[in-house]
Amino acid sequence: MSTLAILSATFLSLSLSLSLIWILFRSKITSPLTKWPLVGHFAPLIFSNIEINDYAASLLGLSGHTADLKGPSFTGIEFVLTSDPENIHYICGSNASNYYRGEQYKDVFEIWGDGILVAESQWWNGFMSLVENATNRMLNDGLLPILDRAAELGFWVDMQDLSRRFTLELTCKFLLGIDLDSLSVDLPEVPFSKAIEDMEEAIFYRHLKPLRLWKLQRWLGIGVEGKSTKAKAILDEFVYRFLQDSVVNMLTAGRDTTSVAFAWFFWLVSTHPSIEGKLRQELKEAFHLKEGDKWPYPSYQAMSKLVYLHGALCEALRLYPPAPFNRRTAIGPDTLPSGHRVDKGKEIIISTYTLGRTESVWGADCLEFKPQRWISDKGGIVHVTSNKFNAFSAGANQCLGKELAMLEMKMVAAAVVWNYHFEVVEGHSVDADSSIMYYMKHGLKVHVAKKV
Ligand code: HEM
Repeated sequence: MSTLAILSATFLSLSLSLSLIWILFRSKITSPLTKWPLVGHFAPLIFSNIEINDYAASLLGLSGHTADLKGPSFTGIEFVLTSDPENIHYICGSNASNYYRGEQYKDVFEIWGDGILVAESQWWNGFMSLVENATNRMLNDGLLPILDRAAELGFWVDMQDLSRRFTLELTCKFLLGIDLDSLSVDLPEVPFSKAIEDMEEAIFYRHLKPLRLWKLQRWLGIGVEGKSTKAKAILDEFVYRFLQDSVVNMLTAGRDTTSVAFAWFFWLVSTHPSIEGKLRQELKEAFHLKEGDKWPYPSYQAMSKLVYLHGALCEALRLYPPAPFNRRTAIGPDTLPSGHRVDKGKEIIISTYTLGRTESVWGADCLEFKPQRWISDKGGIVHVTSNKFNAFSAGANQCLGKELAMLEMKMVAAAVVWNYHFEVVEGHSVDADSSIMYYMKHGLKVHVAKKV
């Protein structure tokens, strides 16, 4: 058979298979759990315009909260999708040591470089336990094996050099959240470390030389000043890379998540007038306000009085989590509490969006916006464990900005709700966009009415 004939036959059979899948799918003979030839479990995503998080929710609803999924056969995509609170507790908490963000995570989130959002563990929260963990890990994986080897083989080591490597690694871990890998047995040269020493040397000689002389040497690029100029370039590059990664990470962590939460919160409030009324009533009572009074710009401490607002924000985060899913990779083989087997390297996607809409977790009214569910009979805040309310994730990589975000949202939401009423523009459709953030596809267009 000629190449052309083979190509035509392949094309024809591919078109036939895809058409068949399309016809069956349109005629609704299929469920999200159906695994199709060629496209695996992804037929609904390919052949209908279902939003990906709604697809995950319907699929998990049918499969008992956890499903083993395969993408189109030629892609090699395979992962476990879960919204089972027991699994989430297990993966992020009790057996978290077997799960990490993984190599693929780094590739996928390449734009975040080596910043904290892709770093493997938390380095900021709980300073003392961090010092303990980091120091012990560096002793165990770095310094002690080098000394063991020196003792076994009988060669000498430079303790000043080793100590310098040790403290550099520890400082980089605290300050930047990164490993330089300079404490391995082959003791690799670390250009960044050498650069610091070259600059220190130049600074020392500047104390002894006339100003004009060292400036001339620097201009000519000779001697220790020449070395120092080169060293500065190395340091600048290092710091630039760190800052760039760090800024992109913090912008994503702080800007995108909180802005998404605001958009859904304001949409929910504008479409639930009775809840808007209760929010305003709470503000009146908490800050002794009457209709038409100017906003008093209360202190951040005073925000803790706003229990109903807290509930409304948590509801918005439950129903519309800014990060609708999260990803982990199994380090070793394991069995999840749901009974699903995961092999080494298996990807697990936690659907936070589905979890917030799961009847067995939130009750029959799980799809309703009910701030009251976060308020106890005594009027206090109901605290929900992170395996049930996962908007800020759980375990070692949970959100470090949670308190900051909640405070920021309360301060802004309270001031906006007191000063204005929003009316969604007629005909404006509020749909989710396809992104790692739960953005609104067309934004939130509102008419603004002043209340004050
Ligand atoms: C409504 C607002 C926010 C939501 C819903 C949110 C959600 C999350 C989630 C789900 C993660 C975990 C990612 C993972 O498990 O891989 C995370 C991590 C993180 N968040 Fe937030 N976040 C919010 C606001 C903020 C703010 C305002 C900041 C700080 C400016 C921040 C800083 C961070 C950092 C540094 C991490 C990484 C923690 C680590 O890996 O050790 N977040 N956030």
